[in-house]
Amino acid sequence: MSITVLGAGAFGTALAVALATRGPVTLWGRNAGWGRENPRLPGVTLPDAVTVTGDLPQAARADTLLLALPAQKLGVFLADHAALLDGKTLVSTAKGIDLDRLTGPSRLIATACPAATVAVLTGPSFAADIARGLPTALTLACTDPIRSKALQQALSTPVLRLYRSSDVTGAELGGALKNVIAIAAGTVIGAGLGDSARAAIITRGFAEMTRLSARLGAQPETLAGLSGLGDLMLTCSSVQSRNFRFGHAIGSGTDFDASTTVEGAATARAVTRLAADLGEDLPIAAMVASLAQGEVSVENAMEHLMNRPLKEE
Ligand SMILES: NC(=O)C1=CN([C@@H]2O[C@H](COP(=O)(O)OP(=O)(O)OC[C@H]3O[C@@H](n4cnc5c(N)ncnc54)[C@H](OP(=O)(O)O)[C@@H]3O)[C@@H](O)[C@H]2O)C=CC1
Ligand SMILES: O=C(CO)COP(=O)(O)O
Repeated sequence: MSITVLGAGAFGTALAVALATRGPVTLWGRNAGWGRENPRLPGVTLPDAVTVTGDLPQAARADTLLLALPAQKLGVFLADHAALLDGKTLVSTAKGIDLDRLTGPSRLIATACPAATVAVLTGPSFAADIARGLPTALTLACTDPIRSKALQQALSTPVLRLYRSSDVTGAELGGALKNVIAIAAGTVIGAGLGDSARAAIITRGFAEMTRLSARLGAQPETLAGLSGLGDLMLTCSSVQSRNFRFGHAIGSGTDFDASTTVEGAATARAVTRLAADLGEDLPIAAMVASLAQGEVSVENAMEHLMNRPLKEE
């Protein structure tokens, strides 16, 4: 299997470094002139087995392409390059829901590239940890069982352990929705509301994740796995998370670099629209959408959450 990573951000670079322990990997970036250390993943020198290129037609010759682009950028990228990508095995690592099309990466890919085999690679994993070779477990979701096994073998390393799933919808929704809840958790901690409040947000957030995912066709057990609960725990508890830090900045009223990739902000808005279409009540996601757009103060948002009608758990 020949492998190219498309998207030379922090995660694409980390995956290339990890997979280079198994053999040659191509890493494509639209800006690829930074040498052997990517400023998006500082402190990591690329091994010789990684070839960095800005030549997309050449990079896309591999049979397996890992798409490591932010969710809100994926749709346009696929539309622009569908002819190069169709027919390949396309593995998405994006953790978000497209705000314009209200769909996850797998359907974006299948729509743009109908002859492609679609897979999703997701789960609890910070780019810096993967690049350092720290032990990590991920979910590889694909509906084609033969391709799924082949991908699992090809993308696993002694420190990167992949579990297979056929529930692509559940796997990608877990990764997208946990980012929304991580913003809420960061907000609570940034506002000084305490660890008990964070535990409440995580738990009630997980209830929102499972409710919406079930309505969209996911299996509940997928949400309880690495791609859902596992990634929720990681992202809500670590300052390594950009989503958590974004929420923390909202909660503490401090500045945040607007160029940082924060998938949960747009995804919260997408979720709110999806929930309205489905008649689902997702108060934490709605709060995050409002907070991220500066439509409500942290104090009012929390007061609103706490004063909702009392109900069964
Ligand atoms: N970082 C992490 O720890 C993890 C990230 N992920 C997920 O991976 C995805 C990518 O995140 P990450 O790598 O961290 O993000 P980064 O912000 O580090 O990088 C994003 C990359 O996407 C590139 N890009 C943006 N738009 C386009 C486009 N239209 N065409 C080509 N390239 C484009 C950027 O290029 P340029 O540099 O030129 O701007 C940049 O290299 C996200 O969905 C994220 O949730 C998943 C697991 C862990
Ligand atoms: O998805 C991630 C960890 O699994 C990375 O989270 P952030 O995008 O919040 O940094």
